[in-house]
Amino acid sequence: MSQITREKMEYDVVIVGAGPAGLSAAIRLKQLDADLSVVVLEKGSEVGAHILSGAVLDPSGLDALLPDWRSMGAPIKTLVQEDNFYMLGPAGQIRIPNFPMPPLMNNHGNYIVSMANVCRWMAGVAEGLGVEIFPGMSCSELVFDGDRVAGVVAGEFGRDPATGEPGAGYEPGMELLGKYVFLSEGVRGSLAKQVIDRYQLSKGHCPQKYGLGMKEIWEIDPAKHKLGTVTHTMGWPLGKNAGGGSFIYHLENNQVYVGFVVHLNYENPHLYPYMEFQRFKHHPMVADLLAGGKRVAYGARAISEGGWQSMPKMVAPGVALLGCSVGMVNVPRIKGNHNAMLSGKAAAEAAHAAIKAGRQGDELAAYESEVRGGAIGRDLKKVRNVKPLWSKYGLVASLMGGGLDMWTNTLGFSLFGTLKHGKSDAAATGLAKDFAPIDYPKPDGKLSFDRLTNVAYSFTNHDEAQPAHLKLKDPSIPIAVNLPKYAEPAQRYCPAGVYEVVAEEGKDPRFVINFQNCVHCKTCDIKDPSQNIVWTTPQGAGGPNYPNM
Ligand SMILES: Cc1cc2nc3c(=O)[nH]c(=O)nc-3n(C[C@H](O)[C@H](O)[C@H](O)COP(=O)(O)OP(=O)(O)OC[C@H]3O[C@@H](n4cnc5c(N)ncnc54)[C@H](O)[C@@H]3O)c2cc1C
Ligand code: SF4
Repeated sequence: MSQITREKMEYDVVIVGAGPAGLSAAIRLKQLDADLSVVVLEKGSEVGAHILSGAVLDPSGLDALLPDWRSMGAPIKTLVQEDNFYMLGPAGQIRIPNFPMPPLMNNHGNYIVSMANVCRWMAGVAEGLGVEIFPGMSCSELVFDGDRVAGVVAGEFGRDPATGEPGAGYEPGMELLGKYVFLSEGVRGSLAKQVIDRYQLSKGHCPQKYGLGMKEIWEIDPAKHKLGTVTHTMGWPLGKNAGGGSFIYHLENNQVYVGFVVHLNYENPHLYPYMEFQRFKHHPMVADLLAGGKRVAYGARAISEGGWQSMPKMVAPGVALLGCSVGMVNVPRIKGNHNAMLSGKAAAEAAHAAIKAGRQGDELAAYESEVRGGAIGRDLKKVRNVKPLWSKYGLVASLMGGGLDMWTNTLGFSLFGTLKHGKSDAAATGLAKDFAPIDYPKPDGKLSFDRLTNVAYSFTNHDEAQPAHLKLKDPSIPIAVNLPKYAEPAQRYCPAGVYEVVAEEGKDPRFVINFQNCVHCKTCDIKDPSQNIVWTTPQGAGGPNYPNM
């Protein structure tokens, strides 16, 4: 490969990813010292284009960062009015009363928001403070200076689709160098993954665990819309096939967010998470709510679920991992945005103190101490046993044992100590021969939709004149190994229908990657049982174009 020369730009802090973690870090740095130079690089076509969250927002992160946010025009208006929790069976549901739930599960004082819109607003606040924000800039490589991370390469365009080498009209992009680099790429960050591997940051911690979250926005009959209502369900249709559940949030303009999460440690490789989501909408309670409405957007994103036990070391020379690049979701609450914001604030404070003291390129140990010992650590530690109990003993045991443990943790002790997570989600996948295939009903086109029709509502787009950003370490594995052993589950776990096994008569089956459809959820990088798929950044601005996700 030819040597590539790039222009360099130097900053005090380079931030990768304009999610709540990265934007909070940028805002806090400028609050502390307006003279610091701070740049935020975002792969989406605009800030918010790749943001997919629930979202019920616990405002504690924003309160700490911008105490006056209520008078600053934030798109955070809908207070939660009603909290419902149901256990579903195929034809009915049982309401679980709120009183046995520990107080931390209560949504009182929380808001139903579009995090994409909250991020757009936060970007405006950051720019007002002098932060430079560049959307459409995929950060594709780390830049090292000796053993320290010194920056990133962003904005490379025009590699040849066939060879991967610089093609006609090639733009090498730039090296953006910083005294410190913050990786706030969200769950399964592609650069964060390299940093975790290179510096062995996961050593001594449990493997990270994940779920796949799929979400649709519906406009529904105003007579059925109840602004501020939050509903969560468990049980049907997943049953014993996988852990997970749904959320339904009533936001402004007669819209509802309908979402479904499937824990990615499922064993049956025949499971089809997207079809479980579609089937869920046919439950009478959900079908009645959506009847006569229309789906206006669709998307998917993995969610980190390992919590306290799975947080890797989060600093290495010159670099810090923020938010869900570490994995800061409180799983029973399905909330990570507040912790992402708090982590951005903590990283900014540590970097500011270091730069003021004349340091650069070292480990920001103060940031890690604050995350583990401060509000984020307290939030995650209390709920650390819920996910391992669920994985080991199933839903009912986790509700009872995990619920009791959350209560006792509120009082300062745990019944179980710290339970460990088992295998990685990839390693949890069982052999196809040991499980029965699952028969999914055909989507009806009214409540449920086939995958490709829905993907059109993610508004995803990738220029075809580039190499596929989904790389196979060994191109033979999908057909030679994954197909016979696991019935090649990529065909089913990808919520955008990117992977196909094409079997034409008289020919050997082929593995096809329709990378143009990818919605950047990262599930393939997580769940491929052979760990053969590597998600890399496509050219900037490629990917979904989410509206108010
Ligand atoms: C279905 C679902 C429901 C959820 N519900 C809730 C909820 O109700 N409440 C709650 O609090 N939390 C919820 N969460 C969790 C919450 O969304 C995350 O905790 C939060 O998004 C983490 O913020 P972040 O800033 O770390 O990452 P993200 O929000 O993922 O932002 C990362 C940003 O970095 C960009 N990026 C990534 N890699 C690169 C790169 N190499 N170059 C340039 N840009 C890059 C991405 O495009 C993205 O814009 C939910 C998550 C999911 C998936
Ligand atoms: S190709 Fe991978 S990252 Fe893209 S949508 Fe499919 S599973 Fe998600």
